[in-house]
Amino acid sequence: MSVQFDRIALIGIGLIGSSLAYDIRRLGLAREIVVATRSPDTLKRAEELGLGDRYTTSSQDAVKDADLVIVSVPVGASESVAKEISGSLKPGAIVTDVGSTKASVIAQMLPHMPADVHFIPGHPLAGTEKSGPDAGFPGLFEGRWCIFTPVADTDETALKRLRSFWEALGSKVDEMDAEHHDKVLAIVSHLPHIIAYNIVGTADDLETVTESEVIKYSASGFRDFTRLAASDPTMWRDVCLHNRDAILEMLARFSEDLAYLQRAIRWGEGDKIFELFTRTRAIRRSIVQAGQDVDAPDFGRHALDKK
Ligand SMILES: NC(=O)C1=CN([C@@H]2O[C@H](COP(=O)(O)OP(=O)(O)OC[C@H]3O[C@@H](n4cnc5c(N)ncnc54)[C@H](O)[C@@H]3O)[C@@H](O)[C@H]2O)C=CC1
Ligand SMILES: O=C(O)C(=O)Cc1ccc(O)cc1
Repeated sequence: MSVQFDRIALIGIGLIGSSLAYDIRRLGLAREIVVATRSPDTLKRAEELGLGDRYTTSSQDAVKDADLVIVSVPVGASESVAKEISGSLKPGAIVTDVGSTKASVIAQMLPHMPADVHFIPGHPLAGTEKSGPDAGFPGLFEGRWCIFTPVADTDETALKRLRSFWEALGSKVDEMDAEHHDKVLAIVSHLPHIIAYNIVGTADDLETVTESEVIKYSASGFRDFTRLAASDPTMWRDVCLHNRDAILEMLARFSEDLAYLQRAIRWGEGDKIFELFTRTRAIRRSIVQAGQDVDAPDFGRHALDKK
């Protein structure tokens, strides 16, 4: 793989930033990697892990002369980062992000982007419940989708360059508008996390079930929920607050469907219960038949493939 960018600035060096750093280095995609993050402790850890070539707590310094800037911070921090870097960006630079919500990130960042830089919002559908620079690993993006949600009049050459970058990481790239992205992700990613946080919270609140029993007898279904519910609280608080409308819409539909199931259970309507469970089982079977690895954290593909 040849060098695609002279200097790449990584703003935020948690799970996603550090995974990008490993792959950029491994694949030789940049001549120089500059790592920036707010917290000196995190920066020190990134340096110990050897994630970059230069390290700074100043995003402004990091983006100077960078051809590609990748912002990997909780979505609620997007505006403050955009404000910080806007005066120091190199003309012609590509600025992208990896945030799990897109309309809000665009609203926060676009107004601060100078006219001579190419701002292309993005979202890799790849991750885990872990966070921080120690959580990253090479190959995270291999075989995963990365969704771009370009704004009006995006330069085609810049778009192609960013697409080649993600393809070099092994990702498949798709494009859609930000509102559509936020709706799809609300159902395939945000709602499952909210449900997981909620069910684990409910189990924790149960007075009749001691904590040790929850741990001792937890079946694999409950354990799957605890993995999601162990995800980073800052990141997921921000997702909830910054994809509010789509999440509330999906939660309303979910609650209606849950009430239907609750009623069927109350009235012993086995046929209704059976019909629902048969329909949902077929969905998983069709994912498996399509050759997709359903056990990997790869929640997005099915819904997106149907688009
Ligand atoms: N965790 C996951 O599985 C995935 C996360 N994302 C998105 O990627 C972004 C980053 O997530 P992770 O890497 O998982 O989070 P993380 O918590 O592991 O890392 C976040 C990083 O941002 C830094 N940071 C926070 N506020 C900052 C600020 N104002 N200025 C500079 N640095 C700041 C933190 O010090 C840390 O280095 C989020 O927007 C998230 O929605 C996207 C796909 C998957
Ligand atoms: O760990 C999991 O199962 C995930 O769902 C990871 C994840 C979290 C947030 C994203 O925006 C994309 C991927």
